Amino acid sequence: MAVASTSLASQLSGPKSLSSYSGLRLSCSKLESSHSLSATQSLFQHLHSHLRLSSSSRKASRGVVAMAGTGKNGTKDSISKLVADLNSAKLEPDVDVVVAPPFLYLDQVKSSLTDRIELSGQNSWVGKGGAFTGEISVEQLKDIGATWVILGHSERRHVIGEDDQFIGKKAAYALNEGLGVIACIGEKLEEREAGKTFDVCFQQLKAFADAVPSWDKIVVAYEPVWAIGTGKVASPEQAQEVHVAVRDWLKQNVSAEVASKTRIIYGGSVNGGNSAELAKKEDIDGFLVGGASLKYTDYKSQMQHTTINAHLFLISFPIFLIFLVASYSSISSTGWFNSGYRPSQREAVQRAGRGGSSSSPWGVAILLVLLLVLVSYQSSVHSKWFGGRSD
Ligand SMILES: O=C[C@H](O)COP(=O)(O)O
Repeated sequence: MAVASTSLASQLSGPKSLSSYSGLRLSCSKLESSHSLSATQSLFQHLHSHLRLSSSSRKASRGVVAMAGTGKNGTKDSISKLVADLNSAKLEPDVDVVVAPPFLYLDQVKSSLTDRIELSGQNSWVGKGGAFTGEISVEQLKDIGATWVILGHSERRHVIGEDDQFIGKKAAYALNEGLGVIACIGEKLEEREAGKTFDVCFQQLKAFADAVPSWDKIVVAYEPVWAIGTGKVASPEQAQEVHVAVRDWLKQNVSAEVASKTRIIYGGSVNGGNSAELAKKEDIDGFLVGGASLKYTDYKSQMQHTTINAHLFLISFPIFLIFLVASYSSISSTGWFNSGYRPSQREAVQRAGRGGSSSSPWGVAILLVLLLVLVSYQSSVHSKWFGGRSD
């Protein structure tokens, strides 16, 4: 089974962006043009299409797409736009999609998001709700309609200081209360460089395994810390190597069935461009995507500005030409450039026969305006000049 999860914005300020996706698909299809799609729809389409590239026999039957973003970038307005995009995105039936907005926006998202997409918290308290000021309990997440929670994210581990055992307890509590858990693991750069990647991941995994009652509702998210929000995505080989090791660890330490069924998704600078190669890997069952959606939004916004500017240019340039030609005609007729020059009687007669010196340039200019306006809206030219990105 594969899962798709989306978290709209993380609670922490940081370099990352608004959303994360993950997903898995098994077929291959040519990417459709994303020109008319929103940023979010475009990213989803790319991830879905890329997941279809896999021909793996092991691939989970369902994929996972998760979205998350930074608190400083999430606003009621931006989240409402993202939700609108998600609601109209084409979601493949065999991909689970989960959105994990900052707590502040959970209710807004839940009340406006289609039931097709599930809701996740970005964190939860370790036990039953009570006097833990500033914390969000599992009960509250459930009350608001969330069905998932992300636990063990690198920022919770390395910025807030949560340790493996504390995270394991959180997972156990959330699972016991009926939430699904996106269990994050991953090594820091120095740990990778010291050859400790597997050790670190296994230790974090063991803390989950020691605490949780069941693996039925756990999705493991491998997120190398050095790849999160940095633009340095793990190579497909690097990610696959760890995913295989995680699966082997589960087989050795939990059960062959859990190893086979548990979806292991990758997170860390995933975008529509690099997800294709990652998705081809046998053991990559989906993605946890953070910054990509915001970048696509920025890109879309830039494209809109570029398009508007280009249209303004197309309209204003002919107008400029008209005035230029009119001015030149006027100047010519007043003889500013032709001091001392007097047209012959024959030239004067010919000019009069053409209806005056300015009528022809004006006609040409107006025709030029019409042509350029028409051409700018002609679909093939429009597509060529203003078409969407290819990745
Ligand atoms: O929560 C999101 C993940 O940590 C990945 O973030 P990113 O895609 O911005 O690297």
